[in-house]
Amino acid sequence: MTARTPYAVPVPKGYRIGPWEVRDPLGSGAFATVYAARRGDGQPRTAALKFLATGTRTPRQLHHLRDLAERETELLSRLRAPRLIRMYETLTVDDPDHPELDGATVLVLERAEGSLDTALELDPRPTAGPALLAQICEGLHQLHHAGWVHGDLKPANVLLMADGSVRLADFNMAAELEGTHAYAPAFATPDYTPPELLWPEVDERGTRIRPTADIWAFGVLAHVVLAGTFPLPGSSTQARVDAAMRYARGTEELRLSPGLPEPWRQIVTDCLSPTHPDRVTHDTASLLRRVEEAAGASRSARLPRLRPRRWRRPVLIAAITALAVLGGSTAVTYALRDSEPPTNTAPPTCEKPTIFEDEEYGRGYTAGWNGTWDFTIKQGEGGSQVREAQCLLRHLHGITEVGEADGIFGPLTHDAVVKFQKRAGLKANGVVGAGTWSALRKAGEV
Ligand SMILES: Nc1ncnc2c1ncn2[C@@H]1O[C@H](COP(=O)(O)OP(=O)(O)OP(=O)(O)O)[C@@H](O)[C@H]1O
Repeated sequence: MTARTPYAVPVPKGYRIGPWEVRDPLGSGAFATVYAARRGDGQPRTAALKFLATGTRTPRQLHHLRDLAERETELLSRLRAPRLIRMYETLTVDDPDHPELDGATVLVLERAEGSLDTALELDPRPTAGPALLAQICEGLHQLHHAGWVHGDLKPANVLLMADGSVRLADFNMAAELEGTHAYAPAFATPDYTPPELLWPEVDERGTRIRPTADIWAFGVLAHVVLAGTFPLPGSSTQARVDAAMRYARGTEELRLSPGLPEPWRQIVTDCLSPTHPDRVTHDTASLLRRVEEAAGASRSARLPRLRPRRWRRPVLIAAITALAVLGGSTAVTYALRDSEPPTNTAPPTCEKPTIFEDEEYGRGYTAGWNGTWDFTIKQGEGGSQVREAQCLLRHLHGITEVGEADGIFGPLTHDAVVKFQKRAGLKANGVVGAGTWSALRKAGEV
């Protein structure tokens, strides 16, 4: 008899798949288990391997699990956006000696330090809630803008990276819009489910969901992050679901926690409008503007890199700390420090990029907005990677034509990138990929 494990897909440590070697589990959901992994071919690169359950029990289960796996791989292979977890490749286990794993789909993902649900259990709770919410909203906007609905937004599906930035993850309930709505297997988590989907109309293609379902979930999540409680009353999920139904019928009022800070009360109230037609005016574009303003526009996406080589390897707390720094508490970074002093204590700014040590790429400049060395960005995109590139162009390389570091990759940024690429002897196509990032970060004495 096999021992029961808390993992949906148990995989032994040291298991090899493609060039990857499985290390410790990072987390598990209902349908998958995610493991740390390193390349077994001597390359230093690390990743997170998400093993999706194979569902060998019944044909119906098999069909359902395949559908979930296809949704996630489809979205991740088609969408690349700064606030969505990045997928490097997919693999299939070919191992008849391990029948429980044979045929499993494995997603090779960029590795996060942890997820928001774990962070929310910390005591004291992270002070960087508003900055987190601004990034989560940015991720949601990137998703909706690309024509997808997440369908399962909740703290466990918000990942925190080592540099403190946020990525949305777990897209097995995601659905691509067909006009005004999409078809999802179900809206997964009752506490984050809008009233209209608690008893939805389901046809042979699944549940009809709209982007406003994610807006509701964002409202719940904002309340949980900022006030520490669910917005609807009840000590059990069922009680809160009943309260949501009464609220939608108009027999119960929404009473937000007094602990919810003032600028957020209206935002949460709007996200929690009881019906889809009430909620539809609050799309992610308008929501993002309001959330960034409430979070403090200049700070919302400001993410100092926390990985100078001589520091103790940060775990989840580092990601939280990075965000706490955004809230103004720079002293807290010292809690992470080894006995040795860090190479650089001054936090980087847009105007004054500083040198940091990246585990994989070595020394390079950062302006504190984003730590990527290879995330491709081009005209039409936005986010913290764009801001990082703009700051480096303007303040490290003196290309003032880039304009303000506003995080929007418009024609000015494009032309500034082309100018930089020509100067650096690179292919001058205006696209910032690995080569351009490296040249942007490796300036002067680095
Ligand atoms: N790229 C990653 N890096 C580090 N940890 C991760 C990563 N992806 C997921 N995890 C961890 O694994 C957990 C489970 O992952 P995920 O939510 O994708 O699984 P799931 O089975 O699809 O979940 P659900 O039950 O919500 O459908 C996450 O909550 C998170 O803690």
